Amino acid sequence: MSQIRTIQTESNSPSSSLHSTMATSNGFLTTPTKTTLNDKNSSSSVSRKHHRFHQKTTDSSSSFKARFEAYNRLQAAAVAFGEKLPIPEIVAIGGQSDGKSSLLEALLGFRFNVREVEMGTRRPLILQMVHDPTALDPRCRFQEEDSEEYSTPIMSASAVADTIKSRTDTLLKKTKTAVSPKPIVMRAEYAHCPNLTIIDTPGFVLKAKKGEPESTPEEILSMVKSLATPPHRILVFLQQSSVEWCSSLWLDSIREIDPTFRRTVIVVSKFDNRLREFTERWEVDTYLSASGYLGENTRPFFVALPKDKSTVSNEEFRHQISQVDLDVLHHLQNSVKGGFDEEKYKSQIGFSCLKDYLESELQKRYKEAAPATLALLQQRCSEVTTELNSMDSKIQATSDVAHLRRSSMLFASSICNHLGSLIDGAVDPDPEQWGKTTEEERLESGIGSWPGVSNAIKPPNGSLRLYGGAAFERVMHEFRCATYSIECPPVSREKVANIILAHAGRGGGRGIVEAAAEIARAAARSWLAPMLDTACERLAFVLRNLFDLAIERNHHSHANYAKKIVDMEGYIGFHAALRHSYNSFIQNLSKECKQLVRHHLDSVTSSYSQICYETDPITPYRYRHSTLFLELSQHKTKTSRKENVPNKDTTPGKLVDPREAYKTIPETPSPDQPSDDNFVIKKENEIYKRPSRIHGNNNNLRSGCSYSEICLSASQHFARIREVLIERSVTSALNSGFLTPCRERLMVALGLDLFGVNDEKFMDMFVAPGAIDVLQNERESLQKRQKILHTCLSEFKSIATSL
Ligand SMILES: Nc1nc2c(ncn2[C@@H]2O[C@H](COP(=O)(O)OP(=O)(O)OP(=O)(O)O)[C@@H](O)[C@H]2O)c(=O)[nH]1
Repeated sequence: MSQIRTIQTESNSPSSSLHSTMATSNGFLTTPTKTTLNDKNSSSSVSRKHHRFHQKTTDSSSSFKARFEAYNRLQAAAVAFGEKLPIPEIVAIGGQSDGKSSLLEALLGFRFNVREVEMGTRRPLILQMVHDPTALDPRCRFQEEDSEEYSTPIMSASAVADTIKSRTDTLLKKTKTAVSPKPIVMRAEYAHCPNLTIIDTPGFVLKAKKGEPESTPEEILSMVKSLATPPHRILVFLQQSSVEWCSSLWLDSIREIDPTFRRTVIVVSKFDNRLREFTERWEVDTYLSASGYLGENTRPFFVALPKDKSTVSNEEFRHQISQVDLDVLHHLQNSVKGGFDEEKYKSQIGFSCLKDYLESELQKRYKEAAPATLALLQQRCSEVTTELNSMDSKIQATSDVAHLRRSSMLFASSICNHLGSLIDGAVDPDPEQWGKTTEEERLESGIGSWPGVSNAIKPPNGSLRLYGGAAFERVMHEFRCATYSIECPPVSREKVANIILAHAGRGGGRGIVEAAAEIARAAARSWLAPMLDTACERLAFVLRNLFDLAIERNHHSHANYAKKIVDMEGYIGFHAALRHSYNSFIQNLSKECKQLVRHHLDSVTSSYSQICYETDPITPYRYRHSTLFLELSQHKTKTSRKENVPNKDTTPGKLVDPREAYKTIPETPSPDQPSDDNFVIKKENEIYKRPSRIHGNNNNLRSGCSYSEICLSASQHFARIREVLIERSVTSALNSGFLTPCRERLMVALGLDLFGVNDEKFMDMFVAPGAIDVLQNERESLQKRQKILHTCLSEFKSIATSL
């Protein structure tokens, strides 16, 4: 059984056991900075008792050392690999200027915070002290601000102070605050320091300094509380000796964190400032007992440190520390009448007692924490092993062509299925997040408004976020609205005259009907062709967007249902190739569709086309479709209520009787009427037997073909061409040109692109430059982590056996 346990059985209260442990620790905690103070008093009964134990506990002390080193290594690993392990640590807490930083320096055995102007601690400083007998001069390294790496050692104390100051200044400037919870991490290796991790915190203040935000005191308080809350941390609470416990400003805050002071060590600092007030023994003893303010079992330490701030050597600094300890004791023993109750209080007086206590307390905590640490280590080890195995298979998979072909085909096929579902209508992923309004589609596609249409086209449901098949259908509708919103543009008198006269000149000209038809054809070609192109591009945009959604759906089903779906995560080259192939597929479809619908346009505007002379009524689009394309969005504004609602005024676009439309063209008497009206009319009647939609006008024409009548006729032809084009061919051509191939040809197209290549070319998708190196590096660092964790684990296993 270890010495600590033996002592503990002699004591009832945990706190007094800790103090006894501290007193006994001299025999086995041989930190080189130990003062000779306790050796000098080896005649005391406590020390004699310890001496008897000394032989017996040689083995225990070596196991303490082993435990210490095991934790030390674990701590290094935890810091280096960002492992969150509840390793026992010490947090120094207290009011401003109560001496926290000075205590840290004394523990470290050298002064590192020497500055001309005291700034006060503004960021927590995690000080990892590593006892290294080979480091005769202190080696201080700072952990880089946002990395696990440590800087090269800084040897000079002023450089250490400057680093702390500049890091503090830089961060506070950035955060524009007076304090920051982001710690500075400093690792100090030194032959004269113990193995200890201690966190220095900003001192509590009552009021913000001038120029600092008002909230600074609360910020410091809450930051320190959060640093002190983890139960594996020991709190060292400092309060100056000049302050009475009854008027302590911060004791209640400490009680909030640790109500029974179970893990709190109370330190009365600057004890030298109080000494002169004692003349009688009872005064000292009353003071040292803390007058019961801290409870029966909590007994503070009384510490004084050198106040001389002149630059001295590190050795001299340590000597001064020991000397102050001796002076304090000497004063209490000789300058106070009757001395003081040494049996009761001596073990609490002086820095060296505190230091020994902290070391032994930490040892004790290490020991207590060992089983939990061991369990955690076992868990972390097996986790890291699993990570390493999966990394190994990832690396192996990068060179296994057959495996890669199989999994990438499965992936591509899964993406195609998702694309199909999205086209057929799906609600996953969330349309509100992934869908787009018509306006967003227009803006993001960069295609802009419909060519030749000045009014904004607002299709039903334009404000809803749609994707896939629904968005496709909405664009189709928008396209129809756009085409119906244009009219046959007015044609100049010169143009009309040029056509009619040319026909007349050729002898047996084709008449005004043919002239009007030609004007309408030309107008349809020049106005509808760009709109058809735009429709194809807008539809292609809707389909191109589906790729990300399909990936998301695939990922989602992967995560949600834990199905064996291949994710191909990390294969950036393959993902890029798949996306490129899909985009090219859609691009080609768009190109093909453009050609196809252009062909339809050519056909309806051909001079061989009978369309202009057909009498079959074409059910206007608005009547055929208006009830099918439901308006589902909520209309709030007057304008939106009107958005292409299938009524007489607006739907679709502006479908009006061409004759009415024509009324908008100002009718002026034609000064350029063909001189031989009868010729034209006669010729027309003679040559053209075709039924004409403008027969009703023939009487007018007969009586005189005016410019306005030709325009009217052209406008009728234009409307006819447009309706035939949209209703009979383009709608179905776009549907079958885009959607059918997406359902039926996509997988084959992707397959040919990605897999119909030789192995060497195929593997190009999987050997992105540096990708394997990244995997290898990750593997190496995992291996390192595994090795260190395993070493820690076996160390802790052997420690466990000696507990
Ligand atoms: N007389 C005397 N002065 C001390 C003692 N310990 C520290 N001081 C002085 O008290 C002042 C404040 O000490 P620090 O260690 O900076 O106090 P702190 O708690 O770290 O201060 P903040 O970080 O600002 O909260 C310094 O000028 C020290 O030299 C001591 O034991 N006796």
